[in-house]
Parts: sequence; structure tokens; C-alpha cells
Amino acid sequence: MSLPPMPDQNTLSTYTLHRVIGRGNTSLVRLATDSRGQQVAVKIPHAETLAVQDSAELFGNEVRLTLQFRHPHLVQGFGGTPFGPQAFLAVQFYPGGALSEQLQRDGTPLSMNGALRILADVASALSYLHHLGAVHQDVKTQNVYVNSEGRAALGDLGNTYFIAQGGKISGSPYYMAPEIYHGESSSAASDVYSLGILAYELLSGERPYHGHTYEELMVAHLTRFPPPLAHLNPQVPRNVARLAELALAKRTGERPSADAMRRALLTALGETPADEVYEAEAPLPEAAGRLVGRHGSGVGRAAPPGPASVPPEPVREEGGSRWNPFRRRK
Ligand SMILES: Nc1ncnc2c1ncn2[C@@H]1O[C@H](COP(=O)(O)OP(=O)(O)OP(=O)(O)O)[C@@H](O)[C@H]1O
Repeated sequence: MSLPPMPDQNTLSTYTLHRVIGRGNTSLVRLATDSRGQQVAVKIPHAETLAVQDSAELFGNEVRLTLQFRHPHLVQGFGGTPFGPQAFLAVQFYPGGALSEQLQRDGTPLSMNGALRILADVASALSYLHHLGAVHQDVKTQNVYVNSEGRAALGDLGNTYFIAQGGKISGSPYYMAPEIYHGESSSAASDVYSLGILAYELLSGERPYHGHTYEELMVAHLTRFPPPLAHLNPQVPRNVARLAELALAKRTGERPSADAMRRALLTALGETPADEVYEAEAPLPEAAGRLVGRHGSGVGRAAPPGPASVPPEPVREEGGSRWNPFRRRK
């Protein structure tokens, strides 16, 4: 039996591994170069991730979906192996790390246009996923990556699933919609709620709801309403503030679509929002299943174009084993 990659291993598949650039609950992330010398980030699941079926499946899910989806505002995948001791995922490398890390490091809030642009890009990625009938389930600053031009991509598709196929309910309590706290399944509207939280955070400098425990956060999300965004930051364009507030509606039916948010954000940036055009090869649930079967372990994609103080984050994951909302959060 082959062993999982050792921390000091220097190659994996066609990638040459370099320094460790990050460590999450699921994987170790190393800077690497592909056979053409282009920089990528390689995610290697921890031995404990592979040892537990649920977490190994989440990693496999992240590999498969990252390689299947193709959108300018989803972190691009280049190659990977979903299961087994040599499991890994090679993705676009973002030298600044995750947006949460960037915000902590810089210590200064984003400019208004910078925040609107990041939100428009994330809304665009969500429109794409929702168009395909998928939900992301984990929109938060830890899963947003921003390049040197200020353009954002949403990553970490481990909890993403196609609604038609069903999946585990999941989320991070700071960003999680009331219906998820109620134990209902997630929908596109649940992602929009998380986008609303992200909008508050980036546009006002603070998350709308606080709490030290899961219960405190649950009470806040279920019973409270944040102050109007315009009071917190009068510079926020009126229509963006209105939609961000609507995104936090307790009832799913009152929330706007991710595409309506995208349009409002682009309009606020002075642009005329066009309809999104999706590639014909966009994966549908059936195709997703087939692709995994056909490729077995290793699946790949085109080479990359080139290098491109928050409290602990409890996560809710449900299904199978005992649910512990604080189990896997940085
Ligand atoms: N594409 C990337 N480019 C640059 N840095 C990255 C990239 N992906 C991950 N990182 C770094 O690695 C860290 C851990 O990544 P990530 O949060 O995706 O780990 P994970 O274990 O897969 O996730 P989780 O903790 O949610 O299970 C990030 O916080 C970031 O610093």
C-alpha cells in the first residue's frame, strides 16, 4: 500500500512542491510549480482527513467540483486526485492568501470600489453555481481570494452540492442563514444570505451579528436585525445597501437573487451589467457524476495562465455522525 505524501516530499504527480503557504482543517497547502514552471497552490489532505470517511469525501468533492466548474470568479483548478493516499488538488495561486488574511494583515478597510468589486465578483460566481442548480454553502472571507488587480474568486467547494442530488447541510455560523439554523436544507437563497453578511462586513468593516458561542450566534441570526448599512457607512450606494439588507431577510422568499445583487453592484461601480454567458460545457449534475467515474482517480485541466481579528469560525456539518458545530474551524 502506498503512503500519503510526506510533509517533506518534493514532487506530487507532475508538480514540484515548495514551501508551505497555508494550513487548514482539511489540508496542508504548498506552493508548487507545474511542468511548465508556472506557480500553483497544491492542497494536500492531512492524514487525519483521509482517515475519516466524511472528511475524505468532502475533500474528494472539492477536487471533483473544482476541476469541473469553470468560471472567472471561482478559484481555478488545474489537476488533482480526489481519493486515495496520493489525493491532492492543484489550484490557482494567490500570493496574498485568503481575503480574511489580507484584511487582517493590512489592518485598513477596503476602498468602497474595492469592496464593491469583490462583492460583484463573488455574486457572479454564485449566479453561475445557482444557474447550474448548485449551492456553495460556505461563502465567507476565508474562502475568497483576491488577485493583484483586486478581482476576486470564490474557493473551497468542499461543501458545494447540486440540489437535485442532495448533500450535507453545512455552513459557518457567522454567515449561516436562519433556515440552516432551523435545520432546513440550504438553497441558493442561503448563499445569498451569506453574501449579504459578506457585504455588511466589507462595506461597514464589521459583521452584522456577533457571538462567542454557536447559541449566541443562532439567537442573533434568528431574532435580530442589523442597523441600516447607510448608518454604518453613508458612502454605500443606496441600491447596494437596500439589496444587502434584503439579502439578510429572515424569510428566503424575500431575498434577492445572486444575479440581482451582481447587477446592483456593477451598476454601483458605474458599469452596465450584461447577462452572464456560461460555457456550453458547464457541468450538470449527471455530467458531474459521469466525469468522476470516467476519470477514476486523477483528473486534470489546462495549465494555469500564470501566477496570479476574527474569532474562531465554527462550522455546522450535518449527517451521519454527531454534529459538532465548532469542530472544524480556523
Ligand atoms: N489558492 C491559494 N493561494 C494562496 N494561498 C492559499 C490558496 N489556497 C489556500 N491557501 C492558503 O492556505 C490556507 C488554508 O487553505 P484552506 O482554508 O483552503 O484549507 P482547507 O484545510 O482546505 O480548508 P478548511 O480549513 O476550510 O477545511 C488558507 O488560509 C491560505 O492561507
